[in-house]
Amino acid sequence: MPLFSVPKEVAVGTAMLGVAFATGMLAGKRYPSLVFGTPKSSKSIIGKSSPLWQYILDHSLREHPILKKLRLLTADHPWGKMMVSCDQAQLMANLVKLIKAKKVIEIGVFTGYNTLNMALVLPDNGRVIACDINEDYVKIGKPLWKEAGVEHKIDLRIKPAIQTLDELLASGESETFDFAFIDADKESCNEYYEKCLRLIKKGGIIAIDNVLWGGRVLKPRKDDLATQSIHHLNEKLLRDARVNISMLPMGDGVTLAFKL
Ligand SMILES: C[S@@+](CC[C@H](N)C(=O)[O-])C[C@H]1O[C@@H](n2cnc3c(N)ncnc32)[C@H](O)[C@@H]1O
Repeated sequence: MPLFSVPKEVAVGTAMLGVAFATGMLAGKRYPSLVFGTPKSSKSIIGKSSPLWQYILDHSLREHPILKKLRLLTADHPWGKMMVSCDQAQLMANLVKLIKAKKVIEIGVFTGYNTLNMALVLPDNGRVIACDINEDYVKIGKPLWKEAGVEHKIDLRIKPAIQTLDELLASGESETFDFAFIDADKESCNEYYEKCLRLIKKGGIIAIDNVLWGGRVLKPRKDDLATQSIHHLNEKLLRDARVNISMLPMGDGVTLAFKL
């Protein structure tokens, strides 16, 4: 089981109450500015039942057939909503290509949708360090990594991600990575960010998922450590002179931090 103190399903299921706060939130306003439908069971700000969501996919999604196969397979899993949204994954693949990344980190693999997504666009000698604690989830996607012919680019580390990041730092891999995706237990997101920032080169990118956490960041409860942790990182990133940032209302909110 994932180590979320608030299961993503719950956070997402109760998330938007039919309202996308996107523009208003980004502008620091307290009113909803865009209404896109009722994303009851969606992890996306634009509800997956919304015709706009379908329109976006119909007009932008270019998904490798094996990636699609893994997405459909994962969707049937009881925790399927933990999977990254496919439009967000495509953005990350485009960024990985744009910066000609060779070494990337995925913190939180689940069934490996985004791990496969990134491996597909890396050069043949590229490497994804894929971190998770739950091998049962990963086993679902692993055969498809092989089927897609990219298994050799994926270095799976089944142990707490902090430990893997510390090992990479200890083995002299600081400033050698191009891209990192942080998508595991939210209580550790600041630690993941700090360690990734050391591992990433200047010009590299860190993508942090769930930065809106189903809207809970608007009013973090004191006893809700996951939301507190995300909110503190969001506040810190706003003033972090080591990076430029963009916070995107995509999926459950993703911040891109560009290392200076
Ligand atoms: C939201 S899912 C990741 C989704 C994935 N990025 C994708 O593309 O679909 C979160 C994952 O983080 C893993 N996780 C939770 N705590 C962890 C930890 N301390 N270290 C490594 N992985 C962890 C869970 O087992 C789960 O598979």
